[in-house]
Amino acid sequence: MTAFDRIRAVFWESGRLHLLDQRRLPTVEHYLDCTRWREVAEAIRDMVVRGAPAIGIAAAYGVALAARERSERELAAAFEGLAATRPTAVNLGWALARMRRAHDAGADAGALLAEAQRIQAEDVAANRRIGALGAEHLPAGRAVLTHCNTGSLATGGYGTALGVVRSAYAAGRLTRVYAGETRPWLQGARLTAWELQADGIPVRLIADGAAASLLASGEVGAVVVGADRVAANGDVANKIGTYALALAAAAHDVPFLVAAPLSTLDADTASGAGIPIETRGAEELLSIAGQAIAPPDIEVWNPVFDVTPARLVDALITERGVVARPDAHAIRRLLSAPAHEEIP
Ligand SMILES: CSC[C@@H](O)[C@@H](O)C(=O)COP(=O)(O)O
Repeated sequence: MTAFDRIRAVFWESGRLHLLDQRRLPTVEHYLDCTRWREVAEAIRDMVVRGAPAIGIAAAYGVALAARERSERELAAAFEGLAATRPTAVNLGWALARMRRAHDAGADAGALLAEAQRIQAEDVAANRRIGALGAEHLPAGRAVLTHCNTGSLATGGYGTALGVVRSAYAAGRLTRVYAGETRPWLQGARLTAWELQADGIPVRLIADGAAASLLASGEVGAVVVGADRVAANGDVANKIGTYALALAAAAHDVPFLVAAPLSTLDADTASGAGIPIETRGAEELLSIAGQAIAPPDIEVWNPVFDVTPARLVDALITERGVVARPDAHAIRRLLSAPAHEEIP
């Protein structure tokens, strides 16, 4: 059994939402059970569940939990409270808008639960397609560098950038994966290294500061990352440090690829300048696992996402096709294509 089959970050069972507590990985595999939407909102805010698609899916289940309370006022509070948990990943607003449309069309608690389950199943299917399409775009017989965690833990299952990695490795196209540790929350070290190791995919962990030297070495054939929001002009918001990787990749002629489902595309935000960038607490920089690593009273700036300009993106891999050098025209075309049509 692969890790993809085994890892379930978000799932519904016996009338409860189960969330794998990602704050405790890789040392402890512990699930939080949610029966109220407020618990789900807290779990998203506190990073029990994280990763753009997984946040959207968890929020959709949160709405389904709220609907069980049979109070329109509570449901309205749930829509508002869940939307306010984290600002950058557009999948959150996308999933909530879909749940609202279902509710407005008359869905009861059971039908809203079914809608949340559909959102999750569709995300897994999109990831599988992204993986298959993206694998063909990786130069064969080389390593890839990735950032943050974009795997089963960050999605409905399988993964976006890690979906590409999984598919490419299965097809024999990949020598190994370099995972940047992803300071300060260490998604690369704690989550990506764990997921890939569990799948038997060769993975080497690097400090974020080692990335430029690695790209200069010539071993890496492509950088593959996910996204929290792709603006209408192709600018990409993703985990802090992504922009630096894109700059270093361009300097060394290494293709920089972004893998994301259509639910991550935001036609309503013209460019990266309009994407809200979350900043988190100083404690994330001041300590690791409870151990102080800086003077406690030092001033801190902790933006947890950055924006990579579209001109640095060599390809955007979606379930509807792979777009080279994405721009406003290409994004419009992707979003307006009929669902079944694939962009060549
Ligand atoms: C498929 S996940 C894509 C992104 O959400 C991922 O790269 C990322 O930046 C996650 O950030 P996080 O702060 O861990 O939620």
